[in-house]
Amino acid sequence: MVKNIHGKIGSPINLSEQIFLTTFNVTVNMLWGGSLNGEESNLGLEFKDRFEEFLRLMVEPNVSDMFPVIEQRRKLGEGPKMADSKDFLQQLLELNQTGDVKTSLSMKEINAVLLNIVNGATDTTFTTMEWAMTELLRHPDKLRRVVDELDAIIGGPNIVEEFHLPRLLYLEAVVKETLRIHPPAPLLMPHMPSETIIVAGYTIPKNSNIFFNVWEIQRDAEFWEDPLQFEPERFLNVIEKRNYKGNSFDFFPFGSGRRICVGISMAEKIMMLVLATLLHCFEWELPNGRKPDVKEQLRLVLSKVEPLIVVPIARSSNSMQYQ
Ligand code: HEM
Repeated sequence: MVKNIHGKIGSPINLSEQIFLTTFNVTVNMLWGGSLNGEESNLGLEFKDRFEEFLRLMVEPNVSDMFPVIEQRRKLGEGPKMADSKDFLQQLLELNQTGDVKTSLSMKEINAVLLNIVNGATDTTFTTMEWAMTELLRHPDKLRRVVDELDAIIGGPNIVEEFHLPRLLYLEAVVKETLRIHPPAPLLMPHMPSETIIVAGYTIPKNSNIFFNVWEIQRDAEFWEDPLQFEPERFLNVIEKRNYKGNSFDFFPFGSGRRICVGISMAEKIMMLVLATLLHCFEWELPNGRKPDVKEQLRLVLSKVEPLIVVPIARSSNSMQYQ
């Protein structure tokens, strides 16, 4: 990502696409290894377009059509077993061949699981980073505070590494504030009680569809002072109380309880690493000095209507930092 952006210093780039490709690569790398670079990266963007189209048409896609690796691996699995490197895809394919009705998975189910994870992991994480960059570019004082923190903790010529992340407290507050104002899943996922229950005096009939409007709750003036203001400082002294565990019902962008998001720690790390890298390596200028807008649209996730177009400027004269 850094090398790619560095090649375009001084010209407007679509930062949304760059962040999307990075998130997409991390996700598919976790599932079956490999990532898309250079011209291949168009496949990632094509996946994004196709998935958006799928949401519009609600037809059944076959992920194998987009990722031939799934079919290739399945065929490989029919021959001798792959001894080393069992990644997530390999584990699923082995479940396809157990022959045990209770534990085996059909290829259709494997495709569905992979599509769910690629999309659930990529879109949410990418959208949050796009919103965080948008809010920081709209609030230069907050942006300066993040950059000062990065300079103090990482240091000019160094690259951002995972061990730096727990010390980037202001950046963590920025990510939380972004998830408060722009939760990617504003209604979480629908839940359904298996029995009729009474909650706070309200009867919830068995099998009803329940949505939690976390978008509204996280903007409620009863819990938040100046709720529409982007104010990361509000998280600084309450980092433990306002965490992602879903035990505080004024802030739960990842859900709560048994079905809480399983990807929290991965999402947290990717978002912190990518944002820290983008802001440590580059300064960002707005074409024509125009502030990015905050118009939202709800598809599967709550995303920006307009992509984020910005001009990168190198912060370091050490070209090794961009390799
Ligand atoms: C900013 C990033 C993310 C946000 C805001 C987010 C949010 C959510 C939410 C709201 C739910 C439903 C929880 C509920 O209704 O109780 C969920 C479920 C889920 N998420 Fe995430 N997610 C993110 C990133 C990820 C990542 C990176 C992965 C993959 C590694 C992932 C995998 C999943 C899965 C598999 C479920 C279903 C869990 C279940 O039903 O038991 N998510 N997520």
